[in-house]
Amino acid sequence: MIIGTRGSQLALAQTENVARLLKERGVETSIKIIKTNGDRFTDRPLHAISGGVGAFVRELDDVMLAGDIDIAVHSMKDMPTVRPPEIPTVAVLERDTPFDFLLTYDGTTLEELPEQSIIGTSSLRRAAQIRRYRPDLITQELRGNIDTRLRKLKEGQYDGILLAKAGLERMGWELEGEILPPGFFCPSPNQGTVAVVTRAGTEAEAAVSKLDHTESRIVTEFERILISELGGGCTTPIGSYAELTPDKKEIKVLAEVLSLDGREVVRVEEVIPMIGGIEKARKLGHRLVELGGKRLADEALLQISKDACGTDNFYDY
Ligand SMILES: NCc1[nH]cc(CCC(=O)O)c1CC(=O)O
Repeated sequence: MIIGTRGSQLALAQTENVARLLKERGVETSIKIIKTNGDRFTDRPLHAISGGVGAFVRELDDVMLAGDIDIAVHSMKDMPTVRPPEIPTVAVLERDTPFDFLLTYDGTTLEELPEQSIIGTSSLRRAAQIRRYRPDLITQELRGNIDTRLRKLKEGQYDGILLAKAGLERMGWELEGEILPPGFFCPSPNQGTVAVVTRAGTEAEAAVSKLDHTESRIVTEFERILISELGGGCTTPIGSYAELTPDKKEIKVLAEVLSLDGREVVRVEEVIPMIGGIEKARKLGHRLVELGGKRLADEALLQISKDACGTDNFYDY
């Protein structure tokens, strides 16, 4: 069976992990690198590439529908909500650390960073959350793959950078830094989780389904439900996070929408029983809209399209 992947270091690490998990279950695979348009035109802003957010995933879908690959591995947070019905998400892997991570040039913590320190991030959500927490810091766009971003920090272009902890874990890089707690830095929906897709009704589907991790599937589903009425997608500052309580009878959910400058925040937070939980999560998502979350997301979207660049949250993979 052939696993298709993008060629970035992180995408390859994620794919090699899936190949290993399948091999442990007696399934041999080979890896095929697909050069996507998204990878080809890294100098262009995201919206200039056909498909925008989700472009990388869609390109791999096309290759799969053409029959050239049997399995594809994605960072789940980059997958568009609407998926081709022929390509189900057969496995949601056990979640890695879902939180954001602050790496600073000299190990300084967020609390200790002097005023006017420059923080690099390509995520509008992270930028808004940092501005809310420390309005005295300066956020600057930071593009490039995870390796490029670390190089830019080392070169001293930034005092600190923000990224997903999971990306570093998957690369096997143990770096000193600070995990940002979800209460202040609510992560992107499905952050830290890898999903595996195949065509429906294939041998690959049967093999990959053994890798599905029920708890991770549940929490990622809740995170999507919470923000499903907002629109705007992952280019606007939206966070959503869910975790099961230790007895697994309840689920703690948290979602927020921010203005780009971080001054306005709309947020919902609740512990809901698993029984009837989906319906409750939908209602909570509706409340997020009523509280003004949709207005904030729409306003952010308008601002972004006025601004020719600095919109993408997508090359940082
Ligand atoms: N935005 C791009 C992206 N997609 C997935 C990851 C990291 C791994 C993950 O969250 O699954 C990243 C990089 C980042 O946000 O720092």
